[in-house]
Amino acid sequence: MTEIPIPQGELTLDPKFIADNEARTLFDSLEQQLNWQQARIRMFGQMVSIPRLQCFQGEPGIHYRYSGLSLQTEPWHPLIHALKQRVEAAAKHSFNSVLINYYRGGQDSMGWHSDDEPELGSNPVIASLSLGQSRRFLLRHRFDKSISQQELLLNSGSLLIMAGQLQHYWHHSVPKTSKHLEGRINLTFRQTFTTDTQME
Ligand SMILES: O=C(O)CCC(=O)C(=O)O
Ligand SMILES: [Fe+2]
Repeated sequence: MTEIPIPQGELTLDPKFIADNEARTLFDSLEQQLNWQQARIRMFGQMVSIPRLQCFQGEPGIHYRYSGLSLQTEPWHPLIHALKQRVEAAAKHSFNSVLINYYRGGQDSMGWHSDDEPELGSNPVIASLSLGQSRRFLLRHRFDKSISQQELLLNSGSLLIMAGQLQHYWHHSVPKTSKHLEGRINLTFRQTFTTDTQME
């Protein structure tokens, strides 16, 4: 694990959390076996399909809402559950859910956002595991334009941990590219508090 110094946030990266050959096998199994959905969200008053496929797994009864979309957990796939335990040991943090994104090629992407939904709590620890095609991961400060944009290349098998105040102060994205790219699966493990547990 190496710490990536960034003002007002914590970022740590283990570029070789999972070995290449295991990462490739995992990619192939998950690509074939997960229940991929292309969600539709409301944007500027219109319903649009998001440019990637998704799947949300975790303990039962967890909801995750963003952009008018409400995702309900599906049960853990055994491979995902095993990964969760390894990621928990590395992050020294426990997770009850995972948002899984499948970028089929260079045209699939994730726009600028921060993972700051109330159900994630105030300084969430989010562990992001990447499999398959390397993609650029950009970070841009939300308020101070004099702080330069940060860029990481997330390779297959890498584990990036976002923590501290990062989601308050930074947006992140996975940009599109016109280059021909292979598929990439990214898993962001999260501790999601449903409305019920938040009130406890
Ligand atoms: O695919 C990635 O590396 C980022 C995913 C992400 O930001 C998210 O799931 O919130
Ligand atoms: Fe995110």
